[in-house]
Amino acid sequence: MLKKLVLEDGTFFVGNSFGSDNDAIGELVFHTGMTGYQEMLTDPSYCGQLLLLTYPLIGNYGINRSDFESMKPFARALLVREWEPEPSHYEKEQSLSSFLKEHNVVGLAGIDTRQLTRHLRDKGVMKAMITSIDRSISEVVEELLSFRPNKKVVEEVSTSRAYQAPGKGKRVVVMDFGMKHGILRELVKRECDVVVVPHNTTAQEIYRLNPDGVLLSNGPGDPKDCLEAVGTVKELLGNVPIFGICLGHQLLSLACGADTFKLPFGHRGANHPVREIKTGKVTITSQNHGYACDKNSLLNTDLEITHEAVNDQTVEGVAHRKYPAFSVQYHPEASPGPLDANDLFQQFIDLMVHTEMEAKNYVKA
Ligand SMILES: NC(=O)CC[C@H](N)C(=O)O
Repeated sequence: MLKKLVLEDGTFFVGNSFGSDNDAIGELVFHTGMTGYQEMLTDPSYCGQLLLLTYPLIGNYGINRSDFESMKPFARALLVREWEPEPSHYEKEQSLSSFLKEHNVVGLAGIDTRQLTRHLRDKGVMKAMITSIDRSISEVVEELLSFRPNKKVVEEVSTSRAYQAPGKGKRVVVMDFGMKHGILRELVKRECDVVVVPHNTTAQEIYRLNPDGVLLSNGPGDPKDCLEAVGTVKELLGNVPIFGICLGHQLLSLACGADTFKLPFGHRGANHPVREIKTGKVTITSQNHGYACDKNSLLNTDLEITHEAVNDQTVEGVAHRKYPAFSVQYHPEASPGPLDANDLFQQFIDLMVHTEMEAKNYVKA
């Protein structure tokens, strides 16, 4: 079925729908990875967004059992140049279009994804709608201008009750703001005793779980919409080792008095180079974020910049000068993407061990 994509600034494209035939409205963002569409679709950080992929052929290995990053897709729509109706892979369970249909996610193919991406790079990400070709542009633009994305999106994606993935190693409490399963897999691989808790769990409730460390997960939306969580991180800081990933990094930054801002078109891809300030070493990272921590605002805080983006010099990692807490804007769990930064999970474990040893020495002295 022919469908129209209309952007907030009146630009429009006509394409063919696949997946659900419904309309879809949300922020239109682009991802430059060549593979990993299943992980992207099921990453809760995309909740409510329309996801445009720059790689020209999508869906050729279908949907499998192992590449889920949560139980269902969260992106509202997937926009591609071409999709593959007959996928081929030994793990394939279903095609991309039947997966999208089953979960009511809109697919749009046949549009000039290159032109659209360049437009977003020039003008910045904006709201967009996939709708009937019969609707007038001005009417859709009006609807887009009055559309307000859900500010409580973290509440929508977080677990409603705590659950455990038992292990014989360090006890890690994960605050779930829209956690990707890849984070859980990395902790379990390192034998951590993991308890995943809802986004609004208080510091007191977390202490009752006897954590050796707290991991602040990735998640959707503007970090400034999560002020309750920022308050909790403030309370936890200095009492327990903290590791933040993506939204978790932004929440740690806000809790330490820094500011965040919206990037013009975000970082979403599987090959973003990040430089470690101390060593100059560059790692290729997986990224998916629209906001970033403001460099200047860090000057009056106890955070130091540990990593920066090679492409635009924005902040990619911070560490606390006094307390055991650090965070990164990118995704060490990859899923999808390169595993160059995977060692950060070991650094978190080392930090928990070190903090425990210091506490014992302190008690002895
Ligand atoms: N993947 C994430 O955690 C994204 C964080 C935040 N929602 C942003 O877009 O910047």
